[in-house]
Parts: sequence; structure tokens; C-alpha cells
Amino acid sequence: TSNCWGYGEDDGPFFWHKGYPIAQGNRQSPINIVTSETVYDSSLSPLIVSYEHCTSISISNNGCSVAVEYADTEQGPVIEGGPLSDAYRLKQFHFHWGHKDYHGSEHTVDGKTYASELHLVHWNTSKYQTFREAAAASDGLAVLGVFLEAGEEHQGLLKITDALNMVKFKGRTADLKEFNPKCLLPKNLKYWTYPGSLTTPPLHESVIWIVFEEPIEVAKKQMEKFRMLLFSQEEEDEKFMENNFRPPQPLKGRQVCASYN
Ligand SMILES: NS(=O)(=O)c1ccc(C(=O)N2CCN(Cc3ccccc3)C2)cc1
Ligand SMILES: [Zn+2]
Repeated sequence: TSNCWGYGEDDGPFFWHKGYPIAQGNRQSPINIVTSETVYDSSLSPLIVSYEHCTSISISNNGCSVAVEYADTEQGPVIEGGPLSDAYRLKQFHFHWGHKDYHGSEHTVDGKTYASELHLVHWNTSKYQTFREAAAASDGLAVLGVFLEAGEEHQGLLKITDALNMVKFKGRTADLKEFNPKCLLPKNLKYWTYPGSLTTPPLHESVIWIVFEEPIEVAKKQMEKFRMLLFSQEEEDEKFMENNFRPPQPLKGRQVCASYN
């Protein structure tokens, strides 16, 4: 899909509102999470992550990130509980990252930026027939956000970072079977949750965000492998894929709930 939007000086997040007016809507993502203003919500039940049956299909460079896709089957990996009233099935996960380790995440915490942010994208299969339909509905998607910071090598992520050289160019896809993303979640599943949007066009306000407080550690050399990916196709001028993050958007009166006190 040749997008007419990107992350450059002339097609980046500050221009997206021209093609997608919702960019200036009332529940846009990401946001800066001000921890002193989050509200502990004792009614939030524990998040239930059922990733046992994990049939990953492939890893692909879609020109704005690198994504691992999952089969759309009944017994696929699902999440429920927490702020969710229905079961949401995992469709794909992808990452956002910076030119250097000091920035790259989309959400920020008291202004702190992380090297990268992993998004596990799920859709409400109780209420909608397809991902595309759910992606346009106010309670259609639930995305888990995991912060990545530079530190120890992440064993679980090695299978992903070692596959990146197979999808260097935009439009490339490679097999990636049986990858279970449970290993990418932090030990502590304390989270913040708030109503938001897709952070890329079409920016639909259809996401219940669940952002884990605890980052996972990945090695600097693993982060560097993301930065050798390209936004561009094989024949085009080489444009390294980096800084593919949208900056924090206005909260517009929304409340961020904490799953813990
Ligand atoms: N960064 S993020 O987690 O917020 C995120 C970004 C993109 C997607 C995603 O898979 N798509 C966005 C919608 N698009 C398909 C589509 C649907 C309706 C209309 C047009 C196009 C694919 C999901 C989550
Ligand atoms: Zn994302």
C-alpha cells in the first residue's frame, strides 16, 4: 500500500490532519501519561492474556513499521478482563523506535521517552466480523503497549531481531512460524488504560489502550537491527526506518486509570 503519509518533514505527523481530520479529535493517541494524575480503578480486574495457541504466520515490512501477523482463527491468542468487556483476538504486533536509544516510544511517562514501544494489536471478535470493521468502531480494538529500553539482551526478541534482515525493504514478507509474544511482556503486568486511537492513519478513535508500566530490556545491538530496516523499496533511494513514532497528543479531558494503587 503506497501511503501518502509518513514520518518525514513533509509527510509526517504534523501534516496528517490534512488527509485525516480526526487527527485533531478528542481521543487521539499516543499521550503523555502524568502518573500523579492517573486514578487507581479498583473495578479493573486483572488482565487475562491467553496466548497459548500462537500461530504466527509471517513478519513483514509495511513501509511504516515491521509487523508480525497472526492467523485469524477461533482459537487464536486472546486477551480479556481488565478494562475489556469482550474478548479481543491478536491480529499483529509491531514496533515504533527512534534514531537513538534516548527516544522512539509513542507514549511517554512523566515526559520520559523510551527507546522503542511494542504494540500488540487485538480486535473485538465478540462484536465485529472483521478487523477492518472493528478498526473503525469505538470499542473495536485493544492495543497492549510495552516500552523497550536499552539494557540486557532480550532472548525472546532474538527470533524477531534476527529475522529483520529478511524484511529490509518495504513490501518484503518472510515466514515466521509459532512465535509466542507472551515472552515480550514485562514480568509485572501493572498497567495504565485510557480510550484512544490508532497512532497512524487512518487514526480511528477505536482503541482501548493498555500500557504496561514496566519496560522490557533489549540489547543496544538489537535496537540497532531495527534501524537498518528501510522505509523504501529495493529500487528507491535508501531511507532508514527510524523515528516512526507519533508525538503525544492532547488529553482533552480523558482520565487515565491505573490497575494498581
Ligand atoms: N500504532 S497502532 O497500534 O495504533 C496501530 C496502527 C495501525 C494498525 C493497523 O493494522 N491498521 C490501521 C488501519 N489499517 C487498516 C485499515 C482499517 C480501516 C480503514 C483503513 C485501513 C491497518 C493497527 C494499530
Ligand atoms: Zn503502533
